[in-house]
Amino acid sequence: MNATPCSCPPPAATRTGVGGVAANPPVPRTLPPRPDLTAAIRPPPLYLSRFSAFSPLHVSAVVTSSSPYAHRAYVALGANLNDPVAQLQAAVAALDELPDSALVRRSSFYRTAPVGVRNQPDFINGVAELATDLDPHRLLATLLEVEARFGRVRSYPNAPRTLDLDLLLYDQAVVHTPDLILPHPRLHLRAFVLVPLGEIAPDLALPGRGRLAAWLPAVANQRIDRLATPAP
Ligand SMILES: Nc1nc2c(c(=O)[nH]1)N=C(CO)CN2
Repeated sequence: MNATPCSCPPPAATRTGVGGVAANPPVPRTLPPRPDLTAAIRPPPLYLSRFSAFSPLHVSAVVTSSSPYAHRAYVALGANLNDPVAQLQAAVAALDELPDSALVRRSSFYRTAPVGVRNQPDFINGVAELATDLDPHRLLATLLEVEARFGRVRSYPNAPRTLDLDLLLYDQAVVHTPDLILPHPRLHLRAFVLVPLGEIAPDLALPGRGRLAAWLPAVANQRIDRLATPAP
């Protein structure tokens, strides 16, 4: 059979750059998500135009976030004592007051079946996204101070509580220290974390564990109901 003339480009593996320059080295296919960046493809700026034969299109990334704080952290909120909805509303307000930090968004609140020790009241859960300049350990210490202000008494593991604040993620950091593990070691196993987190960050990648959305089917048997309660 005769080969049909084709004006299409050669396959990627053999393609060369414009002007016969060898192809660029392969670009990694996946990069950590940066919700504060948007990418645009446009003609190169003037200062790059002398390279335009090599780079006919210019990819630029623009910081769109208005937050002055450099890092993104996700915090889980939970309570099942003393009017838990009011506890969570007050806790969200407290997170908005943290030093060197700003509350970026928070999820709906959810009524959830207790996981672990089952013989206790349902929990109210939610997740907040913070922009922060606190390092992960300082942020954790600050969250523990807020818990203490809300009267949390650590009686036994998984005991009912007025307020629980768990640091889930800090950028894409992986941390293993005696007092802090990131990402939170059980976040991918708990509907009461995954569902609200997925609500505010549906495309989130969990360091070392792939896309958040991929973990949702495995927790579909855990009872969780979104509340209509308006958040503060
Ligand atoms: N539904 C639900 N279950 C829990 C929760 C929680 O916040 N929600 N927190 C726990 C200890 O961190 C243990 N079990």
